[in-house]
Amino acid sequence: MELPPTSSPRPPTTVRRNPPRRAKQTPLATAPDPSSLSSAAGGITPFPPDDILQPDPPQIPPPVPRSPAPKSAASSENLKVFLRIRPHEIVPRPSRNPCGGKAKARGKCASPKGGKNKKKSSCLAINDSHSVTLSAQPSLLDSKRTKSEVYDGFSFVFPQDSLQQEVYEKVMNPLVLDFIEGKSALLVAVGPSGSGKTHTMFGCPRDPGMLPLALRQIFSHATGNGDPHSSRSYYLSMFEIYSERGKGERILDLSPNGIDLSIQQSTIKGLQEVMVSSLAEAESLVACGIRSQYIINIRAAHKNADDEHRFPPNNAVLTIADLAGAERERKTGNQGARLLESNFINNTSMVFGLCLRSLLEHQKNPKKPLHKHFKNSLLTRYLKDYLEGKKRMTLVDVGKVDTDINDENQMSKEGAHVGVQCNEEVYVELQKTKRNEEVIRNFAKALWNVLKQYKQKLEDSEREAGNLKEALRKEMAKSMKLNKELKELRSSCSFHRHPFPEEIFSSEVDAPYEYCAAGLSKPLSITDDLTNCDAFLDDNTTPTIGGQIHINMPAGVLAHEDFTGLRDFGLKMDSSNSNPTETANRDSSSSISCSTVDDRTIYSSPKEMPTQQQEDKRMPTSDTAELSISPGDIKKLIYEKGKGFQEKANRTGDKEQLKTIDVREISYPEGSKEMHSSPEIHPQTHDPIKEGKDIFPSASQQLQTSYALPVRDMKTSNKCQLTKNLKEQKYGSTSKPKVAEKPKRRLMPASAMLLREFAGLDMEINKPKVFGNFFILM
Ligand SMILES: Nc1ncnc2c1ncn2[C@@H]1O[C@H](COP(=O)(O)OP(=O)(O)OP(=O)(O)O)[C@@H](O)[C@H]1O
Repeated sequence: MELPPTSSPRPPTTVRRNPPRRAKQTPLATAPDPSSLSSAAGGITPFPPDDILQPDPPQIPPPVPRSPAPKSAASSENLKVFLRIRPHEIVPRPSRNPCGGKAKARGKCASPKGGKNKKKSSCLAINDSHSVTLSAQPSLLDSKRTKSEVYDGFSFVFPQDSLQQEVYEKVMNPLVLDFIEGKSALLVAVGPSGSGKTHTMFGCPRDPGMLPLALRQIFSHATGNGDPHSSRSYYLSMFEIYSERGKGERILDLSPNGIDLSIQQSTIKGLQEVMVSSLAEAESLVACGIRSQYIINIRAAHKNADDEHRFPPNNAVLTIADLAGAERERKTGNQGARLLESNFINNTSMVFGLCLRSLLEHQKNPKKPLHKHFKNSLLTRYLKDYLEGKKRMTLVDVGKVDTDINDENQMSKEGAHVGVQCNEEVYVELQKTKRNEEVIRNFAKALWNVLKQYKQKLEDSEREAGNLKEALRKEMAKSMKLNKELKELRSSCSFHRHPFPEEIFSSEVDAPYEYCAAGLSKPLSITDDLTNCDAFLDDNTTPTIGGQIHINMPAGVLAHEDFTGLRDFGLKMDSSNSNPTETANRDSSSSISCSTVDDRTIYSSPKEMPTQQQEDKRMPTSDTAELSISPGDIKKLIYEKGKGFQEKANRTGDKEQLKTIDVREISYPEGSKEMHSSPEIHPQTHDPIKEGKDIFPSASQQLQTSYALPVRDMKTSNKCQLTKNLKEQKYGSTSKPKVAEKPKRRLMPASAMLLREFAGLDMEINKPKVFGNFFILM
C-alpha cells in the first residue's frame, strides 16, 4: 500500500485490547414490542422483526480457499502476497543455502518435528508464477479426506531454490525505495512454524534476509553527498507481542534495556526509538532484539529543522514483522505455559489471516466492506493502517511443503496456506458472533428508523400546536381590541339609550335594520353626529320611506356646538323639552333610557324597562316634530307648537319658504293625566285630528292599536301596511322584551296624519310616539 508522504509528525503507535468476551444481552430481550410500537403511532413503520432476526448469516470466508486476484491488477495492488516455498529438504549446500540448518531463535515455539523414519515428499506443485496446486500424496489419494486444491492469485511464487537476493528484489526492494521516497511500508512474514519466515526475513550473516538487505540499501542512500537522503536520521524501534501464560497480550520493548510497555487507551507508551547512524549500528541493534513475533520500525526524519523546508517532509516508517508460526498442538506436544503461548500464537495468526483475507477481498471489490476482525488482536490493531490499506503492505507467505505422508491433515492444512490455521471451533464461534452482530446491527437500524419517524411526528405536532397557539393569541388580541373599541364607543356614545349591538342581538332585535334603515352603520354619537346625519340625509343613501329612527339625546347633546350643523339639514330641536329635569319629572325616573324603533321600544337593559305605569306616563312632550317623507327628495315637515307643521325645503339648498300647515285643530296633551284619560282611538274609524282629540294616545292605547299607513309620499302613493300587536310582542309581561319579528317601517302616525292633511291623501293616523327629547323620521 502506498501513501503520499505525510507532513504530520509520526503518529503514536496505537493498539487495542481484545474486547471483553462477556456475553451481551440479546437485543430481543430489550427490544420493544413491535406491535405496540406500530399501533402506538399511526404512520410509523412497524418494526421489521423478520429483517432483524433472519439476516443472511455473514459469510465468513472459509479458511482454506483463497479468492484469486486478477493477474493483470497485481502490479497495481497495494496489498501483495508472495509465496515462498521452503526447500523440501534442508541440506547444507554452501552455494544455495549458506545458512544451512540454523538454530532457532530464542523464544520461538518448537517447530514440528517429523519422525526420522517418516518418508517425506513434496505435495506442492507450482502451476505458474501466481498459483500452486496442493495435492495429496499418492498414498492418500484413496482417502476421502484428501483432495487437491489450487491456490491462485499470488503476486509471485518463489520456488524452493529461490535465493534471498531474488526474493529481496521482488519483495523488499520496492518497499525500501518507497520508504526512501517518503512512503511508509510494511513487510510481514506469516506461515506455519518452521516454514522459513525467520530465514527469509533475517537470514544469516552469510545469507542475509530482507531486513539486513534493506538496512544496507537505506544506509547506502544516506551516505551520498548532496543527496537529500544524506541529511536524514533514522530511528529504530523494536517490540514483541507475546502472551504470558495465556493471560492477555503484552508488549516488550526489544531495545537495549527495554521493559514491558504499558498500553494506555490503546496506545503503546514508552517505546524507545534508537537513532542509528550507520548500518553496523542498525544490524547490531536488530541482532540483539530478535524475538519471536517481533516488529521492527525504521523511521526516517530530517537531521535539521531547516531541511524540513529544503526537502520534502519525511516521516515514513518501514515496518518489518516476523510473526510466530502457527503450530499444531498434536504435533508439538506442547503443554502448560508453552501450550498457552502456542494457542495465543495460533489465535493471533488466525485473526491476522482473516484480516488479510478481508483486505484481499476488499482490494478486489472496494464496495465490499472490511470485516471487523481488527479488534480481536493487538497485533492486528497495531497493523491496522496497513491491514486497512492505508499503507503499503507486502506479505511474505512462506510455505512449508514438507509433508509427512503419515499425516494427511498436515497436507491439507499447512503447506501453501496463507499461514492462517483456523481451527473449526473458533470458526464456528466466529460465525455465531458475526450473526449476533448482524442481528444487533439490523435491530439498531430498525430502531433508528422508528425513532426518526417518531421524531418527525413529534416535530409536526409541535409545529401544529404552535400554529394553533399563535392563532389563539391573535384571536384573543382581536377580541381584546374589539372589547376596547366597544368600551370606547359606549363611553363616547351620547345616545346611550340606544341598545348596543350586543344588547340588540341579545334581545333578538334586528339591529342592522334599525341602523340601516337610517343609512347608519352604528348609533349616533356626539362626535359622529354630523357625519352620521350626513349619511342620513344624503340623497345617495336612499332611505326607505317609512323607516324611522328615534334618537334619544341627552340634554347635553343639544348644547353641543357640533349639533348646530344638524340645523342646516332642517332638523328641529326641541330645546324646551331637553331639560333633563323636566324629563326626569315626566318619567319619574331619569335613569330610564329607551329608544324606539318603529312602534317598539327597546330598552337598554331589563332593569331599566319601565313599569306599565311609568310607560303610561311617558308623554310625547316634544312640541316639535320633524318628518321626512321622501328619500329622493327629502322633505321635512316641521311642527311647531302653535305654528303647526311646515314643509321645509330639501337640503339641496332650495330657497323655498316653509309652507305653514294649519294644524290648529290638533290638540296637544299637556300632561300625563290627559294622556291617561284620553279615550281609546280606533284608527280605522276615528279621525282624532278631525275630532279634535288627542293624537298621542297613551302607551296602553298604542298596544292595542293597529295602524295602516301609506309609506310612500305623494309621488309613489304606495302603501305599506304595518300591523302590530305590541302587547303580545313587547309588554305582555314584565320580563325582558322580545322582538319576534323584524320591525316594519312606517311613518309615525302623527306625521302621517299631518301628511294626509297636507297632501289630501287618505291616511289613518293613530299613534304618534315620541319618547325622547328629539327624534328624526324618515
Ligand atoms: N529457503 C530456505 N532455504 C534454506 N533453508 C531454509 C529455508 N527456509 C527455511 N530454512 C531453514 O529451515 C529452518 C526453519 O526455518 P525458520 O526458523 O526460518 O522457520 P520459521 O518459520 O521462522 O519457524 P518459526 O515460526 O518456528 O520461527 C531453518 O533452519 C532454516 O535455515
